[in-house]
Amino acid sequence: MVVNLSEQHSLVSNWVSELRDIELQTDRMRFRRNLERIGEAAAYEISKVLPFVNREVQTPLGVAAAKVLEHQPVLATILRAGLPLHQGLLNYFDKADNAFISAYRKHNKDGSFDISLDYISCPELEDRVLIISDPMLATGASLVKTIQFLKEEGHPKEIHVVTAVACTVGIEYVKREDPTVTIWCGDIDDELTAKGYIVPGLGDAGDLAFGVKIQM
Ligand SMILES: O=P(O)(O)OC[C@H]1O[C@H](OP(=O)(O)OP(=O)(O)O)[C@H](O)[C@@H]1O
Ligand SMILES: O=c1cc[nH]c(=O)[nH]1
Ligand SMILES: [Mg+2]
Repeated sequence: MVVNLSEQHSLVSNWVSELRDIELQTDRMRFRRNLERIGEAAAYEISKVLPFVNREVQTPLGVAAAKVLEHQPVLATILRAGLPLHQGLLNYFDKADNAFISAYRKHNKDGSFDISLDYISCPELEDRVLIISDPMLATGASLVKTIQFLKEEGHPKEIHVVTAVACTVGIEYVKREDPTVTIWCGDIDDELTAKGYIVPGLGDAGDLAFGVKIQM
């Protein structure tokens, strides 16, 4: 299932439009904060489809019937652009366990690239809700490799993916890899450049959040 969070004219479309705006992009703090806000809104939306249990809460004046989240999810993110989006999810799922994955494009001489996974830190995943965040879902190669790796580490009960901008090609690739994944995106674009950048997209999310990196 794919949920486009901009479809309902929510504040998410406002924040995505700011992320895309070349003039506002000079303000790195706003760029990171907008990613974080999208993470927060996505956490709120995802919470609506997670199981809750009934509890009684003692207040100073009596006992209130309450519904509380049954289990905290595992929040996984792909370095480095995923960090602000991840922080937004963690602001709301504040007791979650966390996983960090570094995935990057390793370019071959013929212009093609493979995704290399280096640093990985992962909690127990067995039978847990897994939410993977990365602001850009372009070809889908980084995300599919990450999903494949995490599934080798354990068997999550369900997988959610949170992105700011997703390309239709990447969405289809993830759906082919695992049709049970739910993708929550800030917006969806249809085009990809030959180098795998989303058009109109927003540019390089990692560079815009943290500065241009030298090519390794
Ligand atoms: O769908 P794909 O074609 O795999 O592209 C998307 C990936 O590209 C970006 O990361 P990038 O490699 O630029 O690293 P960065 O976060 O360090 O900037 C983005 O954050 C995704 O991880
Ligand atoms: O458009 C894109 C594609 C991959 N990574 C980005 O940061 N932006
Ligand atoms: Mg980048």
